[in-house]
Amino acid sequence: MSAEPQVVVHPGKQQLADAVAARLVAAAVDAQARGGRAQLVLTGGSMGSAVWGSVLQTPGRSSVDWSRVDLWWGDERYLPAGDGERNDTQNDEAGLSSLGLDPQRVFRVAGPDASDSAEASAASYAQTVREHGQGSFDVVLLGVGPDGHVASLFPHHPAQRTEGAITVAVHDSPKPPPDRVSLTFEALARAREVWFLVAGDDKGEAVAAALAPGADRWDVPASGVRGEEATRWLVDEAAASRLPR
Ligand SMILES: O=C1O[C@H](COP(=O)(O)O)[C@@H](O)[C@H](O)[C@H]1O
Repeated sequence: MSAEPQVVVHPGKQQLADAVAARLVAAAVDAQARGGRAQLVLTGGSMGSAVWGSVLQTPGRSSVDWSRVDLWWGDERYLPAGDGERNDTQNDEAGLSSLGLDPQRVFRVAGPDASDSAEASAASYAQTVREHGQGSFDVVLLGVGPDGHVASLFPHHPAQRTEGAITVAVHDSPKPPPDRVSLTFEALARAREVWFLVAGDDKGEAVAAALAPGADRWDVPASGVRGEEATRWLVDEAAASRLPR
């Protein structure tokens, strides 16, 4: 089962980040009320980090037991731990590290300081998902590049075509750095809800292309991920500017 996309437009990037933070807090509370640990998949990029600053300002954040939140990443740049270009470092610096998470339940992708290759890192991350995941994620957050990429699945890149696997090593990424590790389309879709977070005029064409009827994920990877119960496009007015009215 996969849910049709729904679009929610916010006035600007800050309002979008604040609204996503409020939704995320509510989703984590709901997941914990269902009896499990909340399973959230994070994204890098501009919106992926903006959200964590807003979570810190959201009064309801104290309703979440952050020690019972499991964090994953949809993709990671294959760089050493702590590198400023890694998605997890950027999320940490934006506020993630202040939330009181259990470090054992923050599942980071190994970089070259802790693995022999992007392939080895991808294999080890897939094993971690099998061991510590709960079968599906509660919320998958995805930024979208101006080229329509999500996670590290880029237009016309062979890594997109990975089947029967949770993760893939990505080389020759058109966006630096060239080496990355990504969840596959199959893994990203094992989610109760998928939320695309998109702000800025430079993303307008990608948003319109991803939501166009008949969009092909080979051309526009963002068109290829849907949640089981909800697929939310949470965008600002600039990113929504090319959508048909
Ligand atoms: O490289 C990446 O880019 C995207 C989007 O980044 P943005 O700065 O254009 O918002 C991001 O979602 C992805 O996780 C990341 O690795």
